[in-house]
Amino acid sequence: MAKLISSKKLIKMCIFCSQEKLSILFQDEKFLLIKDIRPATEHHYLVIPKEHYSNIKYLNQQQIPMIENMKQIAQDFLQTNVSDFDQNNLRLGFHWSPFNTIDHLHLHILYPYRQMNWLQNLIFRPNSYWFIDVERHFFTSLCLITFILIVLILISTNNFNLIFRHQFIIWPNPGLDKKSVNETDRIISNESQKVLPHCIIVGVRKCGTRALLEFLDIHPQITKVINEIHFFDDEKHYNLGLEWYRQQMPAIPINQSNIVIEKTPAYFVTESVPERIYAMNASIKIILIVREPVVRLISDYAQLASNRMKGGGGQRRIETFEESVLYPNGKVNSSYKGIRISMYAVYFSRWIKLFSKNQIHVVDGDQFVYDPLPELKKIETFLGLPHLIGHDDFIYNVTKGFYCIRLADNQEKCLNKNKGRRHPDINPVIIKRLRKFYEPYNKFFFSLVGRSFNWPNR
Ligand SMILES: Nc1ncnc2c1ncn2[C@@H]1O[C@H](COP(=O)(O)OS(=O)(=O)O)[C@@H](OP(=O)(O)O)[C@H]1O
Repeated sequence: MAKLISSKKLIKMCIFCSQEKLSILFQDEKFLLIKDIRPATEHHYLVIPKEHYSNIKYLNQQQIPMIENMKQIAQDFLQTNVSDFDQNNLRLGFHWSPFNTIDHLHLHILYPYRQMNWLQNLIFRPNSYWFIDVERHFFTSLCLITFILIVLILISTNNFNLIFRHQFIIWPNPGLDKKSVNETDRIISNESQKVLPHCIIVGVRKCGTRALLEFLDIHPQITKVINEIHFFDDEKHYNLGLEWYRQQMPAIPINQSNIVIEKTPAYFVTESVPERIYAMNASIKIILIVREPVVRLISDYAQLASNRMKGGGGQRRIETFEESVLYPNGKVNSSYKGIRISMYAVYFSRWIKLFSKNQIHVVDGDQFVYDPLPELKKIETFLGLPHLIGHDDFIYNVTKGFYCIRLADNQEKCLNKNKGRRHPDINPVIIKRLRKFYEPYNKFFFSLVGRSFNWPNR
């Protein structure tokens, strides 16, 4: 007779439960994140719940929020640790029992999946017959039964086990196969739903939009949209319709009044966007974060230069800051995009034509770097939320020169390497010229916002 092993003993034998010999890259109260011991691509990690769940096959509707949490941890980890993270190169999935090597639930993170060879691609192949779209179908029992039947048939076929040792359930990348969605998909389980955002951080690029979103997400009643969706500024996305946009939103609990916040800094400067957002929801809340225009400009330049260097820069030499922002005659080049984006008044006037001033909250991005809490408290008030973000939620990282989020066990979560880049040293004469150039635009902006900022004129 086969020897019966008690479930307690099984858990003791489970290396994910014991956590021995695991080199943990991230953990919170409920989950661990480790590197896969046989990486299929550069970033191949596993998100593992600390509580023992044998595998995805045995989960039910109650575990949807847990799966959503695991997905979010994966996204957050990559956002934080991979510079220029590209959502479209991410694949997430689970082994389907009996093809799992360790019988403790673990979500595979594969990034960039386009780096995988043909065999790995075959093993982790999405949209194959073993594909299950978790968000829309996985938890319907009908689909489960169908899937189990398919798996059973496949097991009985030759060499299946050898070729497909890993069976995957893949989440689709945003933007794919989501053209038409029924209203019935709004409620994705008894407990969670996807809704259009209540608030959008519209910009300004390089003024701290990511840090602002991450810090706001600390609030238990705020849910961030992890990626920049570029719905209103990108025709390709906009043509997919509002239902597509809603599908890009995170699932939130049905019975709680969570505020969903999206951020896409390109919205601020794209002409068609204010009208489009207004058409979606005329009473939506808008957040804008601004920094001293020259600081923003330098940050913008540093990013462009770094991207060009990474891309090899082609045959062309990368223009210096001075060459980019000034004409050879020394005049400010106001057709340079970086220069234009810092002319906040030009763009802001489009927004206030449609939205009332009490719908738009402007954050002082320089103050926010220096001390984020007071700016966050103002936003809590603006959103009508209780003040639940506090000093203890942050740790100042001296090396980075920025505040980071304090996690459980006093660990910190800072933004990734592409935030807080070294800025080039700029000739003070050029800085002075630029500040003078921006002076009238700043004054105009202050008059539109109804407050001034501590930005030097020279
Ligand atoms: N806490 C914290 N950690 C790291 N970085 C912080 C933080 N608060 C503000 N900032 C500033 O945010 C700048 C990047 O702005 P964005 O996130 O808006 O950039 S982007 O437009 O999304 O690319 C980034 O600009 P650079 O310093 O030029 O990289 C930072 O100055």
